[in-house]
Amino acid sequence: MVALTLKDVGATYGRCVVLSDINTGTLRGGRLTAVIGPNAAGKSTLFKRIAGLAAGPGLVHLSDTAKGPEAICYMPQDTGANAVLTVYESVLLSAKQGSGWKVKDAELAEIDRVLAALRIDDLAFRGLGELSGGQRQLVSIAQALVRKPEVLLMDEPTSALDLFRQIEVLGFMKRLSAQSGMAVLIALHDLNHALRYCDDTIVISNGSVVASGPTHSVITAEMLKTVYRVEARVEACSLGRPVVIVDDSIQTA
Ligand SMILES: Nc1ncnc2c1ncn2[C@@H]1O[C@H](COP(=O)(O)OP(=O)(O)OP(=O)(O)O)[C@@H](O)[C@H]1O
Repeated sequence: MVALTLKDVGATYGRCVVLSDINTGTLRGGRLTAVIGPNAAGKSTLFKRIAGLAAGPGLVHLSDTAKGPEAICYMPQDTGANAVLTVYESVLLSAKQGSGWKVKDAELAEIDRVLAALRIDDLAFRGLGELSGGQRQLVSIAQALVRKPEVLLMDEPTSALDLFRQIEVLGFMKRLSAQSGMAVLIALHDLNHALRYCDDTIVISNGSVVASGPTHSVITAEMLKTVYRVEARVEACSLGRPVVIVDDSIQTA
C-alpha cells in the first residue's frame, strides 16, 4: 500500500513563506487523514505543495506506488465550471488525463460506477454550467475518483453539500479508502466530521504543524483553545461518540 512522508517541507509564493518545516509521520494507504486549522493556516498550500503545484523546500516522499507522481490527485476547493462540457464529458476527460484518447469499455463502466456511487448519474448529460454548487462539488469528487489516485487530497470537499450528502460522501470515502488502499487527506472545518470519519488528524496553524496523530488524541479542548481561540468541550454524545461543543470565542486584546 502507498505511504506518503513529508520531510522538512515548506512552501513559498514568490518571497512569501507560507509553510515551513512540515514533518508528518508516514501517512499510509487505507486511512483518512483530516487536515484542520484556522483560515489561512496553510491547508490548501500544503495540498498544492504535495501535488507539486507549489514550490518550496523539503521532500515529499511516496513509497510503494505503482503510478509514480501520477499517483497523487488534488481536488481543489474552488471548482471552476466549464459550461461547455456535460458532467459525463468532464468526468471522462478527467479519467483520460495523461493517457491516450482511446476509450475502453472498462473506463466507461468505471465512470458509470462512480457517478452512481455519488448518486449523480441522473446529472450525466447536464451541462456543468447549469449545476448547483453542491452538484458541482459532487462532480469534482467524481472527476478525482475516476483517476484512481493512490493519494487523494480533497480540499473542503463537503463545504457546499447538505447534511445528508456530507455524511454520505465522507462515509463513502472512508469505505473506499479502506477497500482500495488509497490514502485520503481531507481539509475540513467541521471538526465533528473529522472526529467521526478520520483516523488521523494534522493540525496546521500559521504554516506549521502544531499537532498530529490519531484524531481523538489531537482534537482536544486545549488544542481548540490555543489554535482556534474558542472555549470548547469534547464530550461523548448520547451514542457514545465524541463531539465538539463550542461555548464561546476567546477575545484577545
Ligand atoms: N497564490 C498565492 N499567492 C500568494 N499568497 C497566497 C496564495 N495562495 C494563498 N496564499 C496565502 O497563503 C496563506 C495560506 O493560504 P491557504 O489557502 O493555504 O490557507 P488555508 O488554510 O487553506 O485557508 P482556508 O481555511 O481559509 O481555506 C494565506 O495567507 C494566503 O493569503
